[in-house]
Amino acid sequence: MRKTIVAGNWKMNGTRESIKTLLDAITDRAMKIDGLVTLVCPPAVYLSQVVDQIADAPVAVGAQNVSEQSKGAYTGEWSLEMLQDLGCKYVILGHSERRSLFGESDELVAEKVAATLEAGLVPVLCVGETLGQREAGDALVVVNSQISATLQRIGIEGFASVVVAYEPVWAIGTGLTATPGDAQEVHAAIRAQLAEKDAIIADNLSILYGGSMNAANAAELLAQQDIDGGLIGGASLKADEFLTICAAAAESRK
Ligand SMILES: O=C(CO)COP(=O)(O)O
Repeated sequence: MRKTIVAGNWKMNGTRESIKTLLDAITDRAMKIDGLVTLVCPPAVYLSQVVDQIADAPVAVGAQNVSEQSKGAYTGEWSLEMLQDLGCKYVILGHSERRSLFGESDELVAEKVAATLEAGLVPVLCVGETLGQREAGDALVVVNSQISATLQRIGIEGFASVVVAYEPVWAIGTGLTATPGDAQEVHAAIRAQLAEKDAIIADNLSILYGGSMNAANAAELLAQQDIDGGLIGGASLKADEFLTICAAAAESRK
C-alpha cells in the first residue's frame, strides 16, 4: 500500500525562534493516521533542534541534501551517518535548486540515492522539467531520463525504498501550478516506466507533486490517482497552510 506523504521543504529559511514557533503549531495538530506521513525538512543547522522538539509527535524529519561521501576532508558537507545519529529518516535529493545552482548531475544524484539507501534512510528523489523542456514537448522524456539515471545505479529493487517527487521547475516558487491533469500524466508516466521492471514496486511507490502546492489547490492535485502527496516549499512555512494540505492528504486516502 502506498504511503501518502506531505513534506515541507523549508529550504534556507527560519531562525531558531521562528522554527520553534512553526513546529509547535505543526506538532500540536499533526494527525496520526496509518499510511500518512507528515515530514519536515529544515535547514541542516536546525535538524538537531527539530528532532529534539518533535519528541513523540507524529512528524518525521528529513534533510534537504547529504554528501555521498562517508567521512573525511569535505569542508561544508555532512554525512548520512551524521543524519542517522541525529534521528533523521528522510533526505531530499536532486532538488532542482541543487541541480541548477550547485551543479548536481543525474549521476551524482544517483550516487547520493544509493548511499542513502545503503545507510537505511529514505531518499526523496526529485525530478522535473524546465519550462523550455515542457514547451518543446519534452517533459516526459526529461523526467524519464532523470529516473533512468537512478534506476541504472540502484536497480528496480532500490525503488522499493525510494520516494519520488515530481517538481516541474517552472512551478517552483512561481505561483504557477501544473494542472492536476498535467501532473497526473507525468506521475503516471514515472509509474509506468518503473512498472516495466516491476509492477508491484511501481504500484507501491509514493510519487509526490511539488511546485506551488498550497491550501487552495492541494485537494484537487491529491485527488489524482498517481499523486501520493506533496513536497511543499513556501506554503510549508505557514502552519495553517501546511496543516490544511495535510488534512487534504488524509482525506485523499479515504
Ligand atoms: O521546491 C519546492 C519544494 O521542494 C516547491 O516550492 P514551492 O512550494 O515554494 O513552489
